[in-house]
Parts: sequence; C-alpha cells; structure tokens
Amino acid sequence: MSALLEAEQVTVGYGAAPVLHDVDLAVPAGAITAVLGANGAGKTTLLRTLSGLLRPARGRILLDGQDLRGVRVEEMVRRGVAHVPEGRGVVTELTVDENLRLGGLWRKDRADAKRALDEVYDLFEPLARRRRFPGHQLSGGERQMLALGRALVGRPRLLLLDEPSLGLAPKVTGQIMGLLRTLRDSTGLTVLLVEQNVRSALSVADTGVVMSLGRVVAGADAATLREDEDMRHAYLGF
Ligand SMILES: Nc1ncnc2c1ncn2[C@@H]1O[C@H](COP(=O)(O)OP(=O)(O)OP(=O)(O)O)[C@@H](O)[C@H]1O
Repeated sequence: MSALLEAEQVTVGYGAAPVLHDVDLAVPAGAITAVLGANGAGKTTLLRTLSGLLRPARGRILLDGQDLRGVRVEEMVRRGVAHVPEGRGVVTELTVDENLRLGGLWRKDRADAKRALDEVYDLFEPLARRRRFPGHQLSGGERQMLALGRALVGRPRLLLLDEPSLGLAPKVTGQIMGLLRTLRDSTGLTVLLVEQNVRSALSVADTGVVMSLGRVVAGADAATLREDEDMRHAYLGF
C-alpha cells in the first residue's frame, strides 16, 4: 500500500521543549490507521501537526510525496485533508444545516457540494431530522455526527479524527466506527484515527501505531497489535 501522508523525523512542540521527537509515520492510502497511546503521549499534537495547524521544528510532512512546508491550512483542505478535532468544533449557535454547509463553502463545484450535503443527510438520519436545530440542542453523539458530516461535505481524501468516541455511548461509537469502514470501502477514504478507546479503534483499523512520551514506539497491522500481550500491557492498558 502506498502512503498518502508521511511524517519524516518530525520534532515539534508548543514552546521550546519538544512534545514529539523524531516521529516517522506513513499513513497508507485507502486504509484506517489508529494512533494509540496513553494520555499525553502526543496523539493530538501529531494530528495537529499533520493537518498543518502546528509547524514542525525539524523534519517534514509529505502529502502525495510533496513536502507540505509553507502550505497553509486552507490549502490543506483543498488538497483533501479534513481534520475533526477533539471536542468536535461544532458551531453551537448555528443550525445543523448551517454547520454542514460550512464544510462545503470553499468548494467551487457548487452542484457537487449540494450532492455531498444530501449524502451526509442520507448517512446521518438523526441530522436530517434536526436540520433546523441549533447545535447546542444536539446530543453528544449527534454533535459528533455533525462534526464528521461537516468534514465529509468537503469530500476529503484523508480524514484526521481526534477521539470521535469521547463521551459517546458504546452503541453510537460502534455506529461511527462502522461508518468509517463503509466510507473506506465505498470511497477509498483514508483515515487516521486517534483513540483512547483502544478496543474499538483496533476493531475498525487496518493498522495501528503506538505512541509513548512523544515517540512512535510500535507500528503493526491491527490484528497483530490486538494479539500482542506485552504491547497491550505496556502501552495500551488492556
Ligand atoms: N497547547 C499546548 N501548550 C503546551 N503544551 C501542550 C499543549 N497541548 C498539549 N501540550 C502538551 O503536549 C503533550 C502531549 O499532549 P497531547 O494532547 O498531544 O497528547 P495526547 O496523547 O493527545 O493526550 P490526550 O489523550 O490527553 O489528549 C502533553 O505533555 C501536553 O501537556
């Protein structure tokens, strides 16, 4: 499998002290990759760096083999990279419909933006029923659907998802994981999924990387990670 996105020897932090150290990562195209690790391991920082929100102090990020140095976040979106941050980022004062339309505003092909919006309503029936509801009236699961749906309206090639299961009932988490699989299979979507919920992440992912203290300490296919008892005990807590 070829890599859609790569990090090479990336070191990055918020101030002088690095949070990520010499991180190498290859995100295979058309697959779901889970990023696992304890609190504070650097998973969110990795996602923010890959989406262009944080600039590496050293190392480089490549999309389709092209160095992303100097590429702005808006341009990343145009190139098909969508980042759904932890906390969901729904605009609570706007309606469901307005939130979803925000995800397609930048697109020149207005007819396809409309089609993508309709597809999201087909995927997320609870959103279709609540089109005119303001974001603050939605449940946690619905907000998560909305954040995901808004990203999908932009027809991304790569979805960077931070903790989509946070605060959700297991059933809703299962639905979201199932949807990621469906999108991978039907559209070839590439997903990088940060999750505390290791079991659910490894149940849906094709491959996984394990982070500890700002470093990638392991990378393997998901089945291998599920079965590696030493790894599970040392880093994954189950
Ligand atoms: N905005 C920030 N400013 C300074 N330090 C930060 C900032 N955000 C995160 N850090 C630090 O970077 C380290 C890695 O945090 P990060 O959020 O990337 O980890 P994580 O693996 O995503 O953990 P969690 O699951 O708790 O979100 C932590 O030590 C954290 O305190």
